[in-house]
Amino acid sequence: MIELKDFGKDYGTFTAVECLNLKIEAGEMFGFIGPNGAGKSTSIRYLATLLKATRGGGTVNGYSVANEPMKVRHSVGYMPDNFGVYDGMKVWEFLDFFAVAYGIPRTRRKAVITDVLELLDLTYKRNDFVNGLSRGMKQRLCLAKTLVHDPPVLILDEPASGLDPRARLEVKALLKELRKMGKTILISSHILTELADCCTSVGIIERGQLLMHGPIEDVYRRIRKNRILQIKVIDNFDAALSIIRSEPSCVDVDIEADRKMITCELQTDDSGVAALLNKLLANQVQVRSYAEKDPTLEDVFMMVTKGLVT
Ligand SMILES: Nc1ncnc2c1ncn2[C@@H]1O[C@H](COP(=O)(O)OP(=O)(O)OP(=O)(O)O)[C@@H](O)[C@H]1O
Repeated sequence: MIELKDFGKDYGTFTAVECLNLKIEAGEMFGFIGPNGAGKSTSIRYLATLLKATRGGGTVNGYSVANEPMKVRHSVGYMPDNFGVYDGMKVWEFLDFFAVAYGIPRTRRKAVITDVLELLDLTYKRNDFVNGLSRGMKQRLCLAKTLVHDPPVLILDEPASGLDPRARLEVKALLKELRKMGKTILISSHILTELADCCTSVGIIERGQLLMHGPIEDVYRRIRKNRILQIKVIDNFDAALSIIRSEPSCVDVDIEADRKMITCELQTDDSGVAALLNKLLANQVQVRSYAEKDPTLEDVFMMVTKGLVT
């Protein structure tokens, strides 16, 4: 449904994306994850036909981005990371403008606008001026305008950025709804936890290179060998720290000395974890609590970018 083959983009002498290969099947919600400047928007803007590739190319809904851009545009609802809304325009007029641009006949426009306003819970704002809407509402309106031509593919560049936690949850619920409606969704974010429970697959990109890509369960399976333990001790904090640091399977340690808490990442199995706990006890470290943290997408990203998972 969405494919990039050896896609690369240079801005002058600067390579923003080296060589990206990506395949997103129909019906998936794909999380495109990476830090600022990783190359997410560049790849997304290419798929939305707004940029030319320097190398390689891609297809959306079976159409070549380079050779069939109009067909791609009709297949895609694109939400940019920064979008403007026009002054002096009412909510319904804003949507009508895009409906006209997409060639939706006059006889159907009113019904289409009514439907998307209802879906986005904006019906009560229909006659309000766009520039008077809150940021969350503007974001929802922008999402609404990506839907007026009922595209099978949605490409959303950080749709929840700048929103408060409640508005983020609303956007997430909406994305799940859109997926149920059969849309294929590519959504970018650098806030990984935002995507964890709604994406079916993820791709982790850094400095224009895809570090990991696959169904979310596969990504979790690949990192399962990395165990994250939170160990809280009553005393002998320094001894505990030195035991943990000298553990060969330990690849990362983080401390909160005031709370006597050590968070460590081990590349080991159950018996390795048990052996470490036994070693602490044998060295008179009184362990107050021990918990194993399920890796969040945040952790996955840190592991992948540190080269701990391949
Ligand atoms: N028009 C441009 N001219 C020159 N360099 C650019 C241009 N657009 C992007 N870049 C550079 O390309 C790199 C990738 O940028 P891009 O916007 O694709 O990253 P991103 O992953 O979307 O980041 P963010 O999360 O901050 O939006 C960055 O180093 C950026 O400065």
